[in-house]
Amino acid sequence: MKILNRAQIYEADKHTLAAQEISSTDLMERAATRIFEWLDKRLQGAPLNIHIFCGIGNNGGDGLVLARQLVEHGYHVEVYVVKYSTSRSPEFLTNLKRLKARKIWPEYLDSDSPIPELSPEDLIVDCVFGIGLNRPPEPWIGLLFQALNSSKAFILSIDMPSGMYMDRPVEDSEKVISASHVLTFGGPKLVFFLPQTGSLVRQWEVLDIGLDKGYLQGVEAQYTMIQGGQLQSAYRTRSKFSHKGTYGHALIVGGSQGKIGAVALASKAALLSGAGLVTACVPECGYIPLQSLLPEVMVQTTPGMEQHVELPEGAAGQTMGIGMGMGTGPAVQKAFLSWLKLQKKPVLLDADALNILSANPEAFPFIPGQSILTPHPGELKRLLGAWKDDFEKLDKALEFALKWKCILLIKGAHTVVLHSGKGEINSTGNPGMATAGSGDVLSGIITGLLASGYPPIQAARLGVYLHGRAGDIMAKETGYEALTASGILSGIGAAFKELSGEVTQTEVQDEESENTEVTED
Ligand SMILES: NC(=O)C1=CN([C@@H]2O[C@H](COP(=O)(O)OP(=O)(O)OC[C@H]3O[C@@H](n4cnc5c(N)ncnc54)[C@H](OP(=O)(O)O)[C@@H]3O)[C@@H](O)[C@H]2O)[C@@H](O)CC1
Ligand SMILES: Nc1ncnc2c1ncn2[C@@H]1O[C@H](COP(=O)(O)OP(=O)(O)O)[C@@H](O)[C@H]1O
Ligand SMILES: [K+]
Repeated sequence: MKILNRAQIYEADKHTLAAQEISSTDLMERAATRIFEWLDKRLQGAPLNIHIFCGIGNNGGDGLVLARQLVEHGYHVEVYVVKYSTSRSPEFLTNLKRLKARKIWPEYLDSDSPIPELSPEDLIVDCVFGIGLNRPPEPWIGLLFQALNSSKAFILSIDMPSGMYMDRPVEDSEKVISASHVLTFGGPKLVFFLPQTGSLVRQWEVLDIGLDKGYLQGVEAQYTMIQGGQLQSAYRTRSKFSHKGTYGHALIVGGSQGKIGAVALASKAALLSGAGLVTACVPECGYIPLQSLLPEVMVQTTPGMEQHVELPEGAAGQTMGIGMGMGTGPAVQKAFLSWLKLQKKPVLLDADALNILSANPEAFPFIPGQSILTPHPGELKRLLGAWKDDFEKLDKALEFALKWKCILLIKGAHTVVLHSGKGEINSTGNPGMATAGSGDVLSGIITGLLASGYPPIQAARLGVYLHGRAGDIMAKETGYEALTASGILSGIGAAFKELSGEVTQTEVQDEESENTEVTED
């Protein structure tokens, strides 16, 4: 699914009007009718109080049409017009006339108006600002939003939670509508996935308002979503006459005294992701535990009891994932920097490999092209330097990935895979995955996929998707708190089966809609 920017959504609007020979008011009527149908299906005529707060632009216009349709169907509706400006849009004015023609009289709110009385059982529909917000709302509007939030009523935001920009961070998150549910048009908005703004959107859903398909298919979006349907074509089936050599050899390098588990998790994940052979390379202290833990994995040691003092160059047929639990002592730093210079093909760099890189930026040019870097937020900050907000973080990460021709992940609730100036946002995963070793499992999955022949970008996008699905599948059994990295390993098989189509298409779609719509529990 594409994530369009503001200009592209307005453009989709224009193309729709031209291609379908309809007016902007017709499109507004259609959009609001979809909202009405969505609400009516859920409310079934329930006699609750519905408070619709409208702005004076087209988001407000949507609210006026919705009010008219709800009243016509017998709902109890109060309409408020939040007068933040005098330049009302033509479509707003047309629908205000239509509303008044039906003897529905809105209450006008300005800076002196008292806050309307609201009860937690009421339904608030938020149509104050949509994608048109372009500057901070006046303080009285912020106070109104705060009052709506503290009413504890269910808030349905139309298109955007009012007060949230499409393309920049908010100044004060208390002065933004905290939406219970957002019905959005033209695809999800980037801000729904970013930590600072996504936390204000509990659930979102795209309403199909019949925007021009030609435009939507042709438009190039900088951000897209990673979803199972799109990945099924990338999945490679295993052929009957294949053998373990067909699926490559993953070499997982890392570990230090007390952190051998990181290599164990990554090695097992690589194996479970289809690599034909897996070797774990650890300092001496890791030999016995790994041999006892993972009978399928070969174990290689390097000199050094507690930390690596040398690193394996890697044989031609091996694909390397390096850094988990490795430590950053002077000997391992030196070994890593010499090792990096010898690498010619893409590698996966995680954890301490990234910490060493960050401390030695002169080594960036040696990162082999198409390598995959998987920092967590702390490691990312060391790599890129501090950022002031989520947008600057994305820009810095995009620039880094472009400059060093690598694939950089921003891990989190919605992991972003950045490469070639673009970002792909993952749709799977849950808060139970915020647990020790979860990232080691991800690195192992991606290295396993790389080893078995997936091109780097596919290995990265497939890896984050499968990792999240494995976590989602297992969380159904364990709940969030008891989900562990080993638990995520246990879900990898089911995640692959689902992707490969061994479960019915409908089941996969069910899982996906659950995950794309719900951004926070
Ligand atoms: N194709 C689609 O997806 C469809 C979209 N539709 C709907 O249209 C909505 C977009 O409507 P919109 O362009 O009129 O913008 P909206 O958000 O109502 O804001 C109104 C105006 O407020 C102003 N303004 C901005 N910031 C301000 C501030 N802080 N304080 C005071 N004023 C401020 C600014 O005007 P300015 O003052 O800058 O000239 C802005 O233009 C969209 O979200 C969706 O609900 C559907 O109807 C049909 C199909
Ligand atoms: N709230 C969350 N929702 C979904 N996934 C999450 C969440 N928190 C963390 N994750 C995922 O868990 C992994 C954590 O990685 P990382 O912090 O490197 O773990 P570790 O260093 O313990 O192995 C990442 O893949 C991240 O996307
Ligand atoms: K809104």
